[in-house]
Amino acid sequence: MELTDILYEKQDGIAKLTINRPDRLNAFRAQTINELIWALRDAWDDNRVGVVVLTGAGEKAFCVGGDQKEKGSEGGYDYSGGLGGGIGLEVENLHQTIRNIPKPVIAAVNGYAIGGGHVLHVVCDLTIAADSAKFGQSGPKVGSYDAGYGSAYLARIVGEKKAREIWYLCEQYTAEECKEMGLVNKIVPANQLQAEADAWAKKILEKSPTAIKMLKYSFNADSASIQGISQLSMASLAMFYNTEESNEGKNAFLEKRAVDFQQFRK
Ligand SMILES: CC(C)(COP(=O)(O)OP(=O)(O)OC[C@H]1O[C@@H](n2cnc3c(N)ncnc32)[C@H](O)[C@@H]1OP(=O)(O)O)[C@@H](O)C(=O)NCCC(=O)NCCSC(=O)CCC(=O)c1ccccc1C(=O)O
Repeated sequence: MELTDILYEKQDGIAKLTINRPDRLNAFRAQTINELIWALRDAWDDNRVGVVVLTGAGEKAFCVGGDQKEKGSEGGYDYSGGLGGGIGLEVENLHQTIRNIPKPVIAAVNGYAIGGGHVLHVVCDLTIAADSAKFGQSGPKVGSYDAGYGSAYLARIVGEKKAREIWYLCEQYTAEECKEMGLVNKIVPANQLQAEADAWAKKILEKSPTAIKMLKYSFNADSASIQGISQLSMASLAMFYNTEESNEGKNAFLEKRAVDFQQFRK
């Protein structure tokens, strides 16, 4: 596959996927998601690979979710294929691939992890963050949501009350705050992030691959029912994206103006 939106390299048992759209703060579009799924499947298929590291290009962002500039006039992302579940993005498939690949996926969060970009690190097995990283959900500000892994699995990690706060208020949290919530495993200075992710990967590579695989499957089993919630969430999102309410959120962001959701509270 010709890669335009991500960088993909494999070295010493580590597959590194870098979302490479820094001019859009590594926001993803349909092509980005498809490339991530392709690279994960390649890493899955390659028996020399034992660990995957997911990160973002540049110093500012890990990923800030769906590319709002790629949304069409009818709300959904600018891709009409059926695999995207109606929203135009195979996000649900991406989440499931991160969970199903029988090798740990480490998120190396180098900056903003916002919206769908935040959900990406949430579904990864481990998160290592730069001390400068910022985390948060933003869907309700821009007429969107991820009510699958983004809410239900997040709540398992940080607890119901905190997960509700994160989604209802859409504020940003520091790496330190996220570590206290159990959402981040380790914080390092930004210039040591990739080396630290590699060091964690190397420690995992010293372990029994079968034991690691079975443990990942076991951890997954307990939250597997969230896949069904995720399907419902994405299917409902496809319908929501076609509403004036959702479009108001997207348009306000793109026009850099205050959003007016009050008109929809009738
Ligand atoms: C990330 C910010 C907080 C950064 O703020 P700041 O440092 O002030 O920089 P800005 O000047 O705002 O941004 C710089 C530059 O980048 C552009 N940009 C930023 N975010 C996006 C984006 N998501 N898409 C496209 N472009 C983006 C911005 O316009 C600027 O460019 P200019 O040319 O200078 O104008 C802040 O930028 C921010 O809040 N961004 C929006 C983040 C966002 O709302 N993301 C989508 C959230 S949707 C969601 O959370 C739930 C849905 C979900 O998870 C999901 C599920 C299934 C499919 C898709 C999604 C999804 O994520 O959409």
